[in-house]
Amino acid sequence: MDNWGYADHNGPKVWHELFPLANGERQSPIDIVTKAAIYDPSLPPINVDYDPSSVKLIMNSGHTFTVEFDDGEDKSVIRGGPLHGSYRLQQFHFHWGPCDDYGAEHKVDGRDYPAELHIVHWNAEKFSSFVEAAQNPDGLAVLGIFLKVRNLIRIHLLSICLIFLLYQDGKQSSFTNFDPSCLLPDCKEFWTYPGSLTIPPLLESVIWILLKEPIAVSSRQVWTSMQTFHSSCVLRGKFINPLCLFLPLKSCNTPVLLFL
Ligand SMILES: CC#CCOc1ccc(CNS(N)(=O)=O)cc1
Ligand SMILES: [Zn+2]
Repeated sequence: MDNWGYADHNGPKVWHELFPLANGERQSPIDIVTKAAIYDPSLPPINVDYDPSSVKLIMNSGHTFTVEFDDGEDKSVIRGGPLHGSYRLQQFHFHWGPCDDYGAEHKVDGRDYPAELHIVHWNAEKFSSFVEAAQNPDGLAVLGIFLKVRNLIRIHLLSICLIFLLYQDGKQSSFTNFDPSCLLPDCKEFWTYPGSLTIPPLLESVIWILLKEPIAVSSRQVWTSMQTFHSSCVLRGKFINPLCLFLPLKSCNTPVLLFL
């Protein structure tokens, strides 16, 4: 059944009715209590090695937009930190809310971030597919990055893809030459814990690696990376007017005006 959502009738509070794992032992997301975190000096740094040519498409998955990668070979992988061996990049997606006061899935010391990027990988050294890996406690590794808004400019990629969802009545669009490591902060310090997918089927197969430093972008970075994104994402022949990408920062109690 795939009509789960985030409304009162089909949201996280009732997911347990159809997905009993919602009441499992290692469910995500969690609130990271920083004072309870234990430093482990034996953990090596996180190392991502992504091949920009492995990106395939951007799609509207119904609950978010997802950028998918060719995971038929070890073209783009993550290693290090709590991981044993390399995990293969499969996709990335974002979680965001109706405004800039909340929207991320994990919290830090009770603090909400407006959005969260998830870069999803699977253990291709031990398993033969993402679906098989997702059935095992060490099958998946998700790199989580918190997003914060700076000044009056919301993170550009959310705006571009939100507009993509509005324009694209189909389900996907071709997408080439994109390296998601450009979305990572300079500091790769992290928290890690064994958890689950944060959406149904809620499988308890994720090694979470959450970067401590959130990302935010200046308007200069927006324009630079927007040109890269624009050149690789044509929406049915429509190019988005760059000016409409800047969504005014709003608190939750005022409507957001989208200039298309
Ligand atoms: C097995 C399965 C399945 C359905 O596909 C996905 C793929 C990725 C994810 C990752 N979700 S999250 N928010 O935990 O990174 C969830 C479901
Ligand atoms: Zn996610």
